Amino acid sequence: MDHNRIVELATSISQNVAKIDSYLKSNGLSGPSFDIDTPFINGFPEEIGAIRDAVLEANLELSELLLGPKETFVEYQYNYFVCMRALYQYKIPNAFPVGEEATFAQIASNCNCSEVVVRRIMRLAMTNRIFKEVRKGVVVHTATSKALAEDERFRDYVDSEDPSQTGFSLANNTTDTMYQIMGKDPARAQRFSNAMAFRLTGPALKLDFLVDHGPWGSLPAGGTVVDIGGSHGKAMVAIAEKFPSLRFIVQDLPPTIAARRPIPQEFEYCVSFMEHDFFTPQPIIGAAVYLFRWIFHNWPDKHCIRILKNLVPALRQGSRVVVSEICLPEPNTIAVRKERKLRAMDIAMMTMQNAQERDKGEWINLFKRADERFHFVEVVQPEESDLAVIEFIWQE
Ligand SMILES: C[S@@+](CC[C@H](N)C(=O)[O-])C[C@H]1O[C@@H](n2cnc3c(N)ncnc32)[C@H](O)[C@@H]1O
Repeated sequence: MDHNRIVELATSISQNVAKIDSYLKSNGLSGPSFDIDTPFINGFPEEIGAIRDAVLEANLELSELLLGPKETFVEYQYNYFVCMRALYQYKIPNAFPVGEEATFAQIASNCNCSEVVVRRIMRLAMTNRIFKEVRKGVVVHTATSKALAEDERFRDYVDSEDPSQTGFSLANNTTDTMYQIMGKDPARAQRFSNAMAFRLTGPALKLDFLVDHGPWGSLPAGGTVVDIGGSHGKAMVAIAEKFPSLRFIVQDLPPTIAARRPIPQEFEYCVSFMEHDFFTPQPIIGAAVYLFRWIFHNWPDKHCIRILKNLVPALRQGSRVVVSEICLPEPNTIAVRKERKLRAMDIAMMTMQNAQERDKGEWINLFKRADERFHFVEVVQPEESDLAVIEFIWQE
């Protein structure tokens, strides 16, 4: 073991933690904790974001150096996902009130499940700070379990599945895709939509990145932006707020359009909704921009190419296609913690749907295979964002 490295990491952690502490103290902010009243989303201000990231990265490396290769490998918590699924299935977070104590027996009886199973599930969850056993057999909520009990979007996120033509369909004993399955079950579609809304609450997925780094400012007044698979229209509303002279059309499948929540009234003049299946020809001809946010990573190449080919007849000289998705980095070029997150997402897409995340070369190749007239413009990768802004222009 390189002794200098662990000392170097520990020193950097100590120095950076001192800076965070001094920032918190001088701004009258309390220190981080797992207490039930802790805000669920970490409210560290942006000015110390880079210092916090440096501590987390050094901390990860230090832990893994001390664990060594084998323990780092087997540390991976495969069963954690089963545990999360069981919490959802048995509604355990809602089986006792926030702020009160309960025994495993009481919780088991409230969720109609065996006490032994409840105890085993909850004790694994506790290793991730979900619930706390204050005395043997007696538990209370923590900040995370409180959010599971109270925030419907978070609860649904735990139980969410992504589009699939393989595992998900198999598990549902059907050859329908996930979206077809959802189309037949409005309650389930709503749960998925809530889960997506929760997923978007993370700072690395803020819509600001798309607003600040997309081509919106260079579009002519009155130019149309079509958000294909745009769900409830949040992206369009965020862009409309800063670029009010543009016109926005949100397209999605009928059940999603039907179940959407109303947008703020002040955007009704410029944001409209329409039913459209992106596997059929695009009905809005010659828009300035067609946006795909978090669409292509749900589909294998073959299907992405079908989606793009259905867009082609609507494109006119200079139309742009903007993709807001992960752009996988070259190996070892970004912090390990972030790279791990992006690559874990890629594997999740593979195992669930035969889909994938893509790197820059794969994005360019995908569009060229759909049609040679798609010309790559650029990838903008905001440092704090998980999603890049990838732009293509149509040239006859
Ligand atoms: C992962 S969500 C992304 C939603 C939105 N673009 C965002 O960034 O929040 C994928 C969206 O694609 C929509 N979708 C799936 N299949 C579709 C299809 N064939 N035609 C149109 N939309 C579809 C889903 O209803 C869902 O809203």
